[in-house]
Amino acid sequence: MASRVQNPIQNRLWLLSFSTSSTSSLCNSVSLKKTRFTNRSLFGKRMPWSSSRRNLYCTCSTSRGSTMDSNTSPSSGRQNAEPFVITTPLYYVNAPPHMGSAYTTVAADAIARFQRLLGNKVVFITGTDEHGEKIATAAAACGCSPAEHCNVVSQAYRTLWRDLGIAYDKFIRTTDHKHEAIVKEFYSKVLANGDIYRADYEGLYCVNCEEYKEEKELLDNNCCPIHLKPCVAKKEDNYFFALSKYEGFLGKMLSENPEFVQPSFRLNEVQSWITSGLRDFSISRASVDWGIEVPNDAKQTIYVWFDALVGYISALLNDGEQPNLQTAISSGWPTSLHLIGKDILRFHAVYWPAMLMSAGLQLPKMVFGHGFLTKDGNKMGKSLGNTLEPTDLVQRFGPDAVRYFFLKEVEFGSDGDYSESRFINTVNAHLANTIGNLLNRTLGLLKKNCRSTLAVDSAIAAEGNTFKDAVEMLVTKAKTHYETLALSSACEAVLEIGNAGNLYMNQQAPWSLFKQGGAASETAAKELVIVLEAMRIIAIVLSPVTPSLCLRIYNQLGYTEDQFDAITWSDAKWGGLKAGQVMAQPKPVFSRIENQIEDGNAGETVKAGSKDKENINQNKSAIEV
Ligand SMILES: Nc1ncnc2c1ncn2[C@@H]1O[C@H](COP(=O)(O)OP(=O)(O)OP(=O)(O)O)[C@@H](O)[C@H]1O
Ligand SMILES: [Zn+2]
Repeated sequence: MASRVQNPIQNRLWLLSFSTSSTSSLCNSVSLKKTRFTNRSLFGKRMPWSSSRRNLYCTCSTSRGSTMDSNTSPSSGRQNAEPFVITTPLYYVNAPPHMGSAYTTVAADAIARFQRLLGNKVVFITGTDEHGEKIATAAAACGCSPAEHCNVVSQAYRTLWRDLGIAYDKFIRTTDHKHEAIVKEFYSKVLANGDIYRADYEGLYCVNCEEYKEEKELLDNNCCPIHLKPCVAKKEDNYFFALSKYEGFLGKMLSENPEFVQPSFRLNEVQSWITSGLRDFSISRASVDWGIEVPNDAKQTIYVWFDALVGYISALLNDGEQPNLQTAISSGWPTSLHLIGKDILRFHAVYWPAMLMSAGLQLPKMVFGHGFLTKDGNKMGKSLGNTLEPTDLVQRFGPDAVRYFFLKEVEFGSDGDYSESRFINTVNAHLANTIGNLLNRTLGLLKKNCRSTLAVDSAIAAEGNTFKDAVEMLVTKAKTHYETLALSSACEAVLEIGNAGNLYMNQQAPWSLFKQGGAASETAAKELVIVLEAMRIIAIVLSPVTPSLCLRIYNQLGYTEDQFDAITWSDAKWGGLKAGQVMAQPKPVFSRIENQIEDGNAGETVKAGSKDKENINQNKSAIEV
């Protein structure tokens, strides 16, 4: 399986759970209760989950008393224990991962890490989507069985996640037995709700999207606008899901809960799909063997999208638990955030909510569709084969550089083109220069003049200090940006701390104060503490984005890995460094990357903005002191 975004400053969230038929085993009536809660945070712990919310919920006793509903009932009292559940798409194993798949996962990891810093319980779900025609074809092409093919490619995803420092909690494979059981149960609920029927269908099909397309969506020669390949005419006798029945519910849900689709500029697109009329879609395939059998019809397999979306639920099962919906759902459904690319927005913002309504389950709280990494303006993707190899980038430049570049340089929600020279210029200017060098030269001065030991508490050193005020303001800014998923702006706020720190060093010039001796030396020692305290704060605030770099900074400041692992957002408050703390031997935390590519060479476009060049120049002068 496999979208785009603006700052989703979300003041209101509603949770919805639907059922529309008397045949559902979960509920048999719908009622609308309106309550509302407000908070400036999107998902943070400080959101008053227990306060009012708009809840379209079942009134039957079975469902009201069930675990499924206890999570969202305004009176359940469980709200504070609700985990923050974030998902990436379950990636399709027709080919190994590429930088696009890594992009979503790195962003999800940064958001999950930020939520953990806030002290929230997080369930971070990722995984692989392993059924369908494309997988069978890819396996046949390499002369192995579909299962063997899936094992190899799924493992490649896990290896890449390890190399990129992705700290996921659950990895679901749609070929897991537990998933199969959950899909069948889900299908049966939708069937029992009267939403599945059998019919012939004839239409234009994009094998790469695994989706029937309408002619009006297609380019010349019936080409898919994403995959740029012609769609094929296909006719099948299939089972259909009655999506059209949910048109009114979906439209109402979105108008009452517009924050469901993020970034907000994507909402119109989703609404126009709905207002232009939703067609029932086929949820089984007669011609595809590699899939989960339709209950009571061994001749058909369940459509890969119907199967894969349910993976977000089966992923919640803990090891050894009975694979049933009720158990899975009690471990964290509904998700707080489905993070996806804009290519699969329709599946997540239209099909999936309708399927959940039909099965009587609550809807996710938000779907965020980010932009595309592009190559020459086209979406980088497995099907087009124009991908960027993340393993190669990680091996050459390390995980921090890769994570930082894509989160800082591509505004979250918009498309972004990659260029190696821009990559190198950015990470050198920001990570090696602005942050790494500031730390290194401050520690060098401390070693030379203070035996690497802090002379005074950072809180005392910075009394009435305007640089400290600036740092505090930037930390607050960064927090707001993380909360609103403006990941690039969060990085920018951290970078501003680094820039302000370099400026402060240059203005205070502690190296000349040390030369003067006496009281001037004491002032110099105090200034070093101030800059190092800013570095400590950078290590915390940037840790969701560049965790291993931030650990190295923390180690340089004399802390252990355990101490780093125990940090929370509240540690970013000024005043952590105390008199007597001994720093480590100064060692660069981020090595400059030598630019092997000449500007304009090898088709590379140099896109280092003038701001980056300013940073380089500004910090160069600082280093030379
Ligand atoms: N170019 C890209 N930019 C950003 N994210 C991407 C990109 N390509 C894939 N993704 C992420 O992976 C998801 C798609 O997963 P999928 O496994 O279908 O890979 P794909 O490379 O897009 O495949 P295909 O090219 O066959 O459509 C997207 O929704 C998004 O989360
Ligand atoms: Zn397509």
